[in-house]
Amino acid sequence: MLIVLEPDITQKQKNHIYRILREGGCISREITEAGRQIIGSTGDAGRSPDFFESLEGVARVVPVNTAFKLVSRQMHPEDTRVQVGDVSVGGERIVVIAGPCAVENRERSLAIAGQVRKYGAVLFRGGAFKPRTSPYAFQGLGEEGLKILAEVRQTFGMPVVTEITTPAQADLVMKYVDVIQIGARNMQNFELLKCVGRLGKPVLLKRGLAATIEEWLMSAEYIVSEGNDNVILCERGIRTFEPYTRNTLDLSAIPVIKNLTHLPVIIDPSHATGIREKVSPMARAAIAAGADGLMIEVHDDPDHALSDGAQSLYPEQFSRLMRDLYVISPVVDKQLDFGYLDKARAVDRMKKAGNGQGRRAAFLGEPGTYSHKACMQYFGGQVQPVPMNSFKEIYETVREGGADFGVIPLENSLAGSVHENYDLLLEYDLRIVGEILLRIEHHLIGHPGARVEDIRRVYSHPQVFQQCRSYIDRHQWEWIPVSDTARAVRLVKEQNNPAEGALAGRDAARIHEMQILEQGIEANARNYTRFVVIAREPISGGQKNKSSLIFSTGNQPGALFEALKVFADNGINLVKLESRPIHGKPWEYMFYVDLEADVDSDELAPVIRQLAQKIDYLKILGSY
Ligand SMILES: O=C(O)C(=O)C[C@]1(C(=O)O)C=C[C@@H](O)C=C1
Repeated sequence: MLIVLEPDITQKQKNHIYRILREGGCISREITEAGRQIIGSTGDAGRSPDFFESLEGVARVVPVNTAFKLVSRQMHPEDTRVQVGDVSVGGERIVVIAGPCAVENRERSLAIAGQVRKYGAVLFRGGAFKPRTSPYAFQGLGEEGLKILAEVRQTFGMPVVTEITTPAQADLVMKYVDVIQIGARNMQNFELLKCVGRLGKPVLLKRGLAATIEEWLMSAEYIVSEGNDNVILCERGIRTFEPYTRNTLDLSAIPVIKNLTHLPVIIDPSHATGIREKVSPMARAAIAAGADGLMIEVHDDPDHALSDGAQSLYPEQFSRLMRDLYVISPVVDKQLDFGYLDKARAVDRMKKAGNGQGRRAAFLGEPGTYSHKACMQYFGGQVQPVPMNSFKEIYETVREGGADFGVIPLENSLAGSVHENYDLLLEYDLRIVGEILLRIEHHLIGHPGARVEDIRRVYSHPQVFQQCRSYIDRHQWEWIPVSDTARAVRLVKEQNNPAEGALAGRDAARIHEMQILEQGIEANARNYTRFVVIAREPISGGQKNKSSLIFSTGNQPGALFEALKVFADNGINLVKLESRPIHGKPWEYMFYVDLEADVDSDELAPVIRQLAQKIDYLKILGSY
């Protein structure tokens, strides 16, 4: 049952409600959803909904009609994010857990961890207590294995995941690991579930070999009802009659789970298929189906692995898979961030150096814009997004120290470059420190119940009109440009006229409780915007593969050719070349170049010196 409270409820009125629930044997939690205070309760204390609705300070009561309560989506409509060190499971970024099935020895574990970390895994897995079908098979290294896991965490800054098989191991796993796994065979070991519920550490709960989704969620309920909300569900295949794979991976569980519960869900394609070559296709499909992450077995010598070698990927296969996931993720509104851990650490270091306040990132418009989404996807929850009215204000605020970062769109795959930002990059002395690609899906948004035929006037950002040109050309609408898409939706809402609509993203519609009247109205579904992150200083640490520069040349034949030849002679690949007019010098241009190299590295220093000799002006925007 959900008891939605009045905004002005007093503490005394709240205490009264809690007392009735407690005396009736209910477990209760206070939740804040969309600014409303709600008491979620596992029972009704023998009273009717009308009884609770008649209490002072109660707005309304919503019954929760599933067997599982605390884990149900009704109880908690927003997604839960399980925080594991710097990693947030269930957020905007895909979380990949990788490592061998079992911790075999120190050297091998460190070697595999180094590889999977390099290719983008953010958590390391490895079993120290192995529940094996045969009592004669390798049973794991026990505490020695846990110590190796702790060393991996220390060496690579990766949190570690391992399985617990009995409450007797609780003290040991608490000492050494970050996420406690409950294996498929123990999904209904209720004493173990209660034990990890009390430990408070994040729990990765695998689905049992023959468990229904409801049984699985009831097991999660055991953990949450002990006070531990940090549960990650993991589908790992179920027993069916099909012998071609070890188990049958139930990918349809992902959308079902997403609907039923607020808990994050990840997929283990290694145990599900049991066969190396089937792992990557299933992993790609899992991300496309909306999973929050993956748990993948990787081994550098799988033929000699002490456990489950046949399903372990070689590190190079894992690397290729991660590149595929990087491409797939934006299609389903997520990101695979190769710099996840390094970035988190670098931003964290900055925080300590500052005035003790959290870091802030300026973005265009109000919450719900694409720029806001880019900001959230780039930083996760680590940075507070700060809304701005214009691109210039973003640069100004970052320069003056009002924000540590700015997130700005630079180019769109349908409408081309955002020229204002190219000019501002030249004008302000700021650095590009990162980039992020977002798939942009526009919708026609109107009042609930409005119809497309009723629309006469549409509001949006000018870039969006360009990206939806073919759609809006089919309608006789008046177009009103506004500073950002979320503002467009807000204006339409405030004006309360069903003949008005906005072109914007799903987040803006959700925030303002408006309706999507037509989905996906951009001219081409392959609509991507590239955003860059700007800061006053470069951020240190992590791999940097790309750089941006601005230069100008003299106005003589071959000048641009001579400059570009420096890159060609040194085998450096250019990925973008753009020219912008120099203000006050008609028909003279600045060239903006993106290259696949780190211009701040020692190897690039001589190349930059050669370039400087061929050009009149050079500004290094940054490497990232
Ligand atoms: O108005 C927004 O939502 C923005 O974030 C701005 C903006 C842009 O300026 O290009 C960002 C990305 C999209 O391509 C469309 C609009």
